[in-house]
Amino acid sequence: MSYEYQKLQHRAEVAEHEIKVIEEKLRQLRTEASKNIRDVELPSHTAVADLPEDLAQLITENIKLKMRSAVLKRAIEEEEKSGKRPSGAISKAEMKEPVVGSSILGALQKYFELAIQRAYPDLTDAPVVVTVSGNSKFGDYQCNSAMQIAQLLKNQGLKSNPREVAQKLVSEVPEFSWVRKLEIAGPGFINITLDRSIGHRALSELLTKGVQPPPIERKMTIVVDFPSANIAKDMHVGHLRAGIIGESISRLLEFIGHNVLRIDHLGDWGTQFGMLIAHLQDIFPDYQTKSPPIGDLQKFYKESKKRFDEDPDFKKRAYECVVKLQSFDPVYKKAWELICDVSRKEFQKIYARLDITSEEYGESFYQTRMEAVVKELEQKGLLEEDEGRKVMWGRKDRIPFTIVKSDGGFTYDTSDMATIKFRIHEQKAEWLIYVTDAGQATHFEVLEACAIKAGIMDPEKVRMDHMAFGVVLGEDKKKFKTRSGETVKLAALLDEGLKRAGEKLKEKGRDQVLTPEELKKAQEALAYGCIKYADLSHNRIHEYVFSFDKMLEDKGNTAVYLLYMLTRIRSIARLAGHTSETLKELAKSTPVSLDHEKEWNLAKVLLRFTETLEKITRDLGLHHLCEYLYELSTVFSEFYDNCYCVEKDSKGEIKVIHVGRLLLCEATATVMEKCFNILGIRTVSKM
Ligand SMILES: NC(=[NH2+])NCCC[C@H](N)C(=O)O
Repeated sequence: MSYEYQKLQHRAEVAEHEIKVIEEKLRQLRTEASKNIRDVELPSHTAVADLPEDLAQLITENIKLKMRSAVLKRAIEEEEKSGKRPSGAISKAEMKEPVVGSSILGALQKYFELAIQRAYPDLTDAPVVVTVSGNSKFGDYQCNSAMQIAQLLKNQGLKSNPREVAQKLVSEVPEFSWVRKLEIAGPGFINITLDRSIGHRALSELLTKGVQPPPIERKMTIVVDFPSANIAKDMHVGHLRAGIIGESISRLLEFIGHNVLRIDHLGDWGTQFGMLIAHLQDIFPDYQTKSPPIGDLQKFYKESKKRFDEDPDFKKRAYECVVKLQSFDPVYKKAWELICDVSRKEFQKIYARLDITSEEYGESFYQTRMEAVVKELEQKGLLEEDEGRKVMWGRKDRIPFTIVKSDGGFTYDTSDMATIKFRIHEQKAEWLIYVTDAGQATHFEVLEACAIKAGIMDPEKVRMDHMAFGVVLGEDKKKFKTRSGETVKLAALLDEGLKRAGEKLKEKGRDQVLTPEELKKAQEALAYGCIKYADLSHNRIHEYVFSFDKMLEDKGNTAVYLLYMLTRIRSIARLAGHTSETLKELAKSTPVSLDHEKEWNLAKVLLRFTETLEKITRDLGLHHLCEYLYELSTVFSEFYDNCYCVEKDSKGEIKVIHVGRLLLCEATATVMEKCFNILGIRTVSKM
C-alpha cells in the first residue's frame, strides 16, 4: 500500500492506543470516585457526545482517520483496476519467498490480501488478519480473516459461514513453494505450515552475510530530537530517558537504511542568560582573559537568580545583557559561551559513558530564524494580540503558542516553530521524532497544528511523532529523588550502577576467572546495559520504577540475564573449538539443523527479527525489541536443553560436534548481538 495509506493507518493505530489509555484512566478514576456505589462501566451504547472532551475528540478523529484510510485504499484499488497504476496484485512470478530480511508475516499478509481480493472483489474493507501461531499444533502462522469476512457478508444479507469462506480463501491463495500446507481448523481458522527449507535458506544467508534489515520503500531523512537538556539546569533522569530512547530509535532507523539526523536541541538560549552573564561580570570581572572557575553552575544559577529577584538594578542590567547577547555582541557572546561550556562538559561526560551521540543544534542556533519565522507568521495574519503578547492558535481545544512575549522576547514555542521550519525545508526531513517526557504532549500537538496551519508542514508528506515517555519513579513509587528530596545527579547514579554491577560480578565469582581488564569491560556493559534495558523494556509511555535491585536480577527479562545468555551461547562454540569465522565458513556448505521441533521453533523466532523491527517503525515501541530478545533467549534455552550441540564421553572428551546446531547457536548470538546493538547496549565476549 502507498505511503499515505500507511501513514493514516499508523495514525489511526496511535489514536486507538490513546483511546485505550484514556479509557483505562477513566475507568480508574471512575472506580475511585464511585467506590462501592455502583458499577459505572461505560455502556457500549454511550454516545460520543456523552464522553469527556479528550476522549470524544480522539474517537471522532479516529473514525475520520479510518474513513480517510478506507477511502484512500479504495481509490488506490480503483486506480489499479483502471490500469492507471501498476497493479498491486502480485503476479505469479512475484510469488517468490520473502527475501532474507523481509518479513514472513508481511508476505503472508500480502498473499492473503490478494486471496481475499480474488475471492470477494466486492468487499473493500475485509480485514487481513495473519498472526504467529501460539501453538505449533496449529501451524506456524494463522489467518483468521474468515470469521470476520463471514460476518461482513452476513451484514450485506449474503448467506455464508466462516468455514466456507476459509475454503474459498485457501483455493484463491496462489501456490507458493515456501508454504508446505494450509489447513482449515475449528470455526474457520487457516493454519499455515511453512516449509522448513525457508529456514535453511534464510539462516544460511544470515550466517554468511550477517543480519539484514527489512527492505524499505525509500530512504528518508529523519530528524530525531534528543536528549535536549538545558544549560545551567540539572540534567535529570528525564533527559537520561530521552538519551537512551533517542539513541536506540536512531540506531534502529539507521540500521534499516534511513538518513538519521540525531539532533540535540540544547536549551542554551533565553532570558535567563542575561542574569547569568551579569553575575559572571561581577564575580569574575576578568573572564575575557582568564577562564572563570565556575565549579558549580547550579550554585551560580541560584545566586544570580536571587540577585535578579531582589535587586532591581541587577535585573535591569540582566535585561540589557540579553539584548546584547541576542544581537551577538562578541563580549557577551564570549561570556555566554563560557557558561554553556561548563554544562556542556558535564553533559558530554554522561553521554560518552552511555554511548549517546547527537549533534548540537541548540536553541541559540535559531535566533535569526526565529526573527524570520515571526515575520512570516505575522504576514500570514496568524498572530493574535493577547495582553501584549502575540499568540498563535494551533488547535481551538489547546492553549495557544506564545510567539512573542510582551517584552518582545521569544519563547520555547517560537524556537520550535523556527526549528520545525529548518528541519523540513533546509534539512529536508520527512519524518520528525521528538523524544521528551509525556508532559510536553500538548506542546507538540500545538506545534504540529501550528506548523500545518502556517503551511510549514504538509502532513501528507511529513510524519511527525512525539516519542513521549512517562516519569521515572523511585522504589517508593514517588517521583525519583534523593533521600533528601533533591534531583538525583546522573553521574552519581551511573557510579552507583557501576558499583552494584561490580558487586554482582563478584557475587558470581567472575573476578576469579576474568582478567582485570575483562572485568572492567563486563562491569561497564552490565551497569549501563541494565539501566538502559530497564528503561527500554517498558512501554515508554508508562511511568517506570527505577530499581537497581530489579534491573540486576539475573532471572527474567533483564539485561543481566540476557547478557549472560549471550556469553554462554558464544562459549558453546568456543568449547567445541570454533569461532564465528570458522562457523561462517562452514555455513556455506553445511545446512542449519532444523529437524527437531525445538530447532525449528528457534529458527522461526530468528526469522521474526525483521517483523519486530517493522512493528517498531510503526508505533515506535522499543519494548517490542526487548520482548523479542527475551523470547529468543527463552526458545534458545529450550532448544539447548533438548538438543545436544557437543557430545562428550565419560572422560569429558569431545565425541561428536553437531555443526548444524552450532550454526543455530551462532545465528542466535548474531541476532542477539544485533538487538543489543540497536538497544545501545554493549556486549562482551566474556562475563
Ligand atoms: N524541539 C524540542 N522542543 N525538543 C525538546 C527540548 C526539551 C527541553 N530542552 C526540555 O528539557 O524539556
